[in-house]
Amino acid sequence: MVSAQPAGFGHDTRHELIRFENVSKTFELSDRTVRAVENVNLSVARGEFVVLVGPSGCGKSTLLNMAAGLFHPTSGEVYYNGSLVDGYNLKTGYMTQNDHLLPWRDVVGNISTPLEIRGLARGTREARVEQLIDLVGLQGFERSYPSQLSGGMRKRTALARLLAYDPETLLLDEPFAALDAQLRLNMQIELLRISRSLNKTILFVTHDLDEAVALSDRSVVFSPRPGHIRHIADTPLPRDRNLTTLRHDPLYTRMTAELWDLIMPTLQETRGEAS
Ligand SMILES: Nc1ncnc2c1ncn2[C@@H]1O[C@H](COP(=O)(O)OP(=O)(O)OP(=O)(O)O)[C@@H](O)[C@H]1O
Repeated sequence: MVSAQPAGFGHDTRHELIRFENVSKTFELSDRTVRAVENVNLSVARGEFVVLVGPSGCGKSTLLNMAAGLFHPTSGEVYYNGSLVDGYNLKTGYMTQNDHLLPWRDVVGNISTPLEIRGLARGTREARVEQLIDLVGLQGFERSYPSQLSGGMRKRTALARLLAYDPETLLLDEPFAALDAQLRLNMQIELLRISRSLNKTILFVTHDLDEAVALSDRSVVFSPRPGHIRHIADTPLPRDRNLTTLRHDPLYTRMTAELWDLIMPTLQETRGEAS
């Protein structure tokens, strides 16, 4: 049974790393005002994998942008490790659906870009890039250019480049949405393995409820815009989980179905809004 909790910080906040406190965000456009999110209270623990789901336009990316310090709340506050986020949050790394690889640089060149920007010595850089290539399983493709890579390999390269910054927290906005089912599963397996081995904290946006259940410790379900938290659901699966056999696990199928039941009304409301 999904333990669906009402809006609130959602869990024990002792190991809290990120805190959204009464966060609302409004965009003033020339012809209208868009209320993106409203009164969001959410606490994310260090090392936790939290997935944000909800109808299109409910403000999920806006929340990631606020955690990264790229946008600031119109009211309320975002805290990171106890400090107010009021500039770029350099403890976070952001990856979107578009991998933004540099087409003129090969895999090594792309992954080493952040290390060059940081001014690391060549030897240190090369050793670090080699480690990252091993970590994401790109051995043998070091000298390939983005146009010569499969979609999955491009994602691996982008993930390795993100990890080169060594961010404490990964903000991942539908990173695997463009991949076919098999590649997506492979990337999910890699991401879980990497996030556990490096103890990363992850805020992950997806529209795919199977993906939400497979990856998350908790899933946060948002209402239609202005997005506010409808439910926070704990994933009743062990953290050490086998994604290839998960589909046969009754806990997984039940949680996916229950998440559907939580999100269906929000999709109907969005359809109502559109008609
Ligand atoms: N920089 C911006 N300027 C103006 N409006 C914005 C900006 N960023 C987001 N919005 C608006 O805020 C609302 C929430 O957008 P956001 O991208 O956060 O939603 P989302 O839940 O991530 O959507 P999707 O699932 O479709 O990616 C939308 O109406 C969007 O048009």
